[in-house]
Amino acid sequence: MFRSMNRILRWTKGYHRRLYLGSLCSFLATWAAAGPVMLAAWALGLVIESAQEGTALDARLPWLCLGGIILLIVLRFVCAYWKNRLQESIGTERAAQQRLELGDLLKRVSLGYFSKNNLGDILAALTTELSTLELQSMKMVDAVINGYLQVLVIVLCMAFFCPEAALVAVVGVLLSAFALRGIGRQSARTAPVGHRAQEALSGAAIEYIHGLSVVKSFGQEGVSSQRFFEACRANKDIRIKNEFGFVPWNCLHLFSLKAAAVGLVLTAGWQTMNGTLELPVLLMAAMFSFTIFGSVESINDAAHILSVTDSVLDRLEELEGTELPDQDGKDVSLERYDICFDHVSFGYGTREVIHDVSFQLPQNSATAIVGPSGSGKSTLCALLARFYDVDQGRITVGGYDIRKMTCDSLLRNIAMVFQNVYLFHDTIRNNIRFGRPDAAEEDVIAAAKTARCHDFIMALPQGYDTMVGEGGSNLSGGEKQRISIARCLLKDAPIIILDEATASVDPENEHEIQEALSALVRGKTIITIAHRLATIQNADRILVVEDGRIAQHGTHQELMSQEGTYRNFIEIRQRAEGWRI
Ligand SMILES: Nc1ncnc2c1ncn2[C@@H]1O[C@H](COP(=O)(O)OP(=O)(O)OP(=O)(O)O)[C@@H](O)[C@H]1O
Repeated sequence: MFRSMNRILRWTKGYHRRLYLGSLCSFLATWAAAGPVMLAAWALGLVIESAQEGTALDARLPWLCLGGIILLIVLRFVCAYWKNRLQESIGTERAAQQRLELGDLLKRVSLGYFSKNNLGDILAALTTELSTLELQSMKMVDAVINGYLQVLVIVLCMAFFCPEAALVAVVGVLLSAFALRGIGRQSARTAPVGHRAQEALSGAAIEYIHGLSVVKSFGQEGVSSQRFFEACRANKDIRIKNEFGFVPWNCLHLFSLKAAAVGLVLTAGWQTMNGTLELPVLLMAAMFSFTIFGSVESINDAAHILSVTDSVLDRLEELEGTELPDQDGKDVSLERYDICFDHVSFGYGTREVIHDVSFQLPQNSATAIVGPSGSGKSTLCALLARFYDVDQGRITVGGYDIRKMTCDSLLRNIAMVFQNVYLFHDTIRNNIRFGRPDAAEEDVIAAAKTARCHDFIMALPQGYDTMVGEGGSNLSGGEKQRISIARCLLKDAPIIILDEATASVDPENEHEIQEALSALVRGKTIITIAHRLATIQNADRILVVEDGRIAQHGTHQELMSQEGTYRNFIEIRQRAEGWRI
């Protein structure tokens, strides 16, 4: 348990001053809460004693008690207020900071990371798991630090007045510590199982929600929701089983604390009957021990949760330790934008899909990449943007090996238009501004006009302030494409990677998109995964990719004058299956 506490303290590094001051306030607040009862018990003891001895009570006693009680109540509220002010928000502030750090890290990891790791695991780490730390860490720190401090103080006080009672209390505390150790061990065993179940549930929920449209269109609710419902059931079963494992230890812990309090009072009472302890001290000790031992019971929850937070911290450390492809990269300002693939090979996992590919693309040239589905066109573009690193060979831009650059400094020079456009759940203005966050309003509108989306945006009831549904769900495919082109226009990067839409858009939209694209690519180095014959024919050079290799390259005329796959492809393109034009 103390190891877990230590880890939480390391996690909150930078907040320790507030944390310890908060703990001090919490300690004082607990004593101030116990104080009035103690004072009343002390006064009662004096009244009983004076009645037994037949002596008159000091007339100042009731006023003294009343003043003391009011003072303690005020002190309690002041301390509780400052404890909350100083300590409560530390978890929230630290979790928010870590979410930002992890968000930044995820932006920099290679895309292969997301193939290897379940999206549900990452989502759970960023949301529910960090929330556990956010909500519980400070409560746990307070319960453990404050709880043990209170017990220590009461045992020391009792040792002064009545060592036998203190000894009984120590035995009870040791027994409760043994039970806590059991709770900690049980929790360490069950927390990772609980986490895995939670992650599986998050993954299943994401898949279930993403797949709902397919599920509905195929009318297969029963089959496809099975994984989600099974994950829900498994999660419930695991949590119930985990909870049952704690029951004996919880009972032992609570019993030992109660027994310590009762034992302390009985021993002190016995001493009073023997005449070795004064009655007011006995009454004070009785009131006091029940209040303090009662407040220590929450350590029980701490022991449960600390192992859970331990497992969360393991997961977060694992995420933070993720290798970044560009951690040794330099921030480079390129002066030229010619591209060279030099004997590049690459595989997803162990399966090589790009085999010893070499080609050069001069600055400001337009290159069309064509080839059958699955031949490696998108992979070549992903390698250029450093979504993945090559396994062999090298890719240079402006003569600079891209592995020696930071991803940010490389991607500053590249704008990409994908077939499947992703728009954020934000206003249209901010979605366009994503290309250049500091762009002025006039620049946003100018880019929208050039990308042929200004008119349809202005026709929307809230214009540029219209909220886009998640992923762009409330816009048509053509509208989303044009907004993404406006985004790239605003970025004004010297290299453009373009995946031409294969989905049939209506002729008017197609025309608008082509006009927007012509404005985007003017004077740039362009690589297009080309599907339209016009794009292919107008390109300065064509790369024909087949099975992860460059089968042919040249201009349309050169390639048409040769025997080969390209000419066959063009001639039979209407009938050829698997080819994209
Ligand atoms: N993330 C991935 N993990 C594993 N294999 C992948 C991944 N992405 C693509 N592949 C495989 O790599 C090969 C090349 O895929 P790629 O997407 O580059 O082809 P493509 O020519 O762009 O296809 P299309 O025209 O259909 O988009 C394919 O065999 C594909 O199955």
